[in-house]
Amino acid sequence: MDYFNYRNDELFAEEVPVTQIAKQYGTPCYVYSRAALERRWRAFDGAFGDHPHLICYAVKANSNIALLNLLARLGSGFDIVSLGEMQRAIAAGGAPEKIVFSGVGKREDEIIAGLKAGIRCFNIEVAGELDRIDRLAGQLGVIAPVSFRVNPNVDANTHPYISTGLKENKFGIAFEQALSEYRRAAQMPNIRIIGIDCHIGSQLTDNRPFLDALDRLLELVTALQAEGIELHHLDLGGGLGIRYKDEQPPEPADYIHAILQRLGNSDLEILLEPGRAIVGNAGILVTRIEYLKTTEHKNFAIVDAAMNDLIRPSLYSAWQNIIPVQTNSRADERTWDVVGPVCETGDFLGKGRPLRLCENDLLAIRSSGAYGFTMSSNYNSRPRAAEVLVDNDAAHLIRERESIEQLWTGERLIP
Ligand SMILES: Cc1ncc(COP(=O)(O)O)c(C=O)c1O
Ligand SMILES: N[C@@H](CCCC[NH3+])C(=O)O
Repeated sequence: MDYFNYRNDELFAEEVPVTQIAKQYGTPCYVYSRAALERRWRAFDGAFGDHPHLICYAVKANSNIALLNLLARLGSGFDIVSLGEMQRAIAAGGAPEKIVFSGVGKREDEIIAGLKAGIRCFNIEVAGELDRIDRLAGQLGVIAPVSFRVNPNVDANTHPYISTGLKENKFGIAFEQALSEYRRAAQMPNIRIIGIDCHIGSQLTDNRPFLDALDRLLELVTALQAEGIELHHLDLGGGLGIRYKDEQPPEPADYIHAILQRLGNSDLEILLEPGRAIVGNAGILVTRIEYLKTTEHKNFAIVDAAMNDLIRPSLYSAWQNIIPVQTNSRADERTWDVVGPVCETGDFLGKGRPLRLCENDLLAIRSSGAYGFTMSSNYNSRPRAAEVLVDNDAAHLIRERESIEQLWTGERLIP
């Protein structure tokens, strides 16, 4: 069996039989490592020692039910942003009392489902949401546990599309409004205030913005205490970055120690909502080269994965490492744009990559475990890729490649 050795990768250290997986399940195909996933989750959980905490993995990063199930078995909580994510987390064995519900646009049916399931907390992001939750909880005869997602107005220093904690962003309750919303909530018959929350952005590579946000939240905690409103938890959201190229984000342990230090002797329970930092480097996207096209101006490696499978390069100009699976190529090195078959000039997975390539070779696009499959689409009527989980020597198919028929079932002709 042809093994692909990832030993140089800090997180994907296992030997993964990529060639065999590609043959068996076809390409493009996402491949994840159970060991890497669990190692990262434990790095977060373990760093808290005996300080009360809950790691609520952000389901949006990768919502495959087998992965959620592995995390649920470790005792993970889940951060969800839709009813679909709630159903996935619960179907995967996630405990409702460990689910926090974020998101700026929660619909009535989503709130009702969350209340009926008995989730841990609604992270409220809009004043109107508080009134809606109070009313719906009253109708159901339950008390809704809530926290406010406060927008602390700190610069996360990340890509503008994934920065969420500035006052011009749509997320959270403005810092200046937070106290009055807490006061309003404290008067409501069907609301129980339990926490405070923020999430300032994604792919942060420095502790500083997190600590600035924490300071602002702690200011509010103190102000609330003075008014007799006691909080049980503080949720600092997700956002810790990973290494795609040469970034050097803090390790979870350093990040958490910095948080605990800043907390001093407060016994507030700390919740975190990491997504990318748990699963990002636990996955690769495997693709096959269909054609090599060399022109006077450019060399294109046309592969069978495309922007519909992995949109990060097209959407954020994100750089992800692309490496050949077989390392014994005799081809000359050239500079390649690695592109997909989709009819968009923006359909690329990497540009200007020096590689030795032959048609039919397999390539691995690294760091694809987060926001890879979950952001994929059927654009150009392309079926979604298969997902495979490697657990020691065994490769388990955890989601079949979509069939062409599945792409149009549900559409109806008008008689
Ligand atoms: C509310 C919330 N929590 C958690 C996350 C997870 O972020 P990340 O994958 O960067 O850890 C996100 C996405 O940015 C989010 O919007
Ligand atoms: N999807 C983004 C991150 C957004 C996080 C969602 N709040 C990415 O791939 O980097």
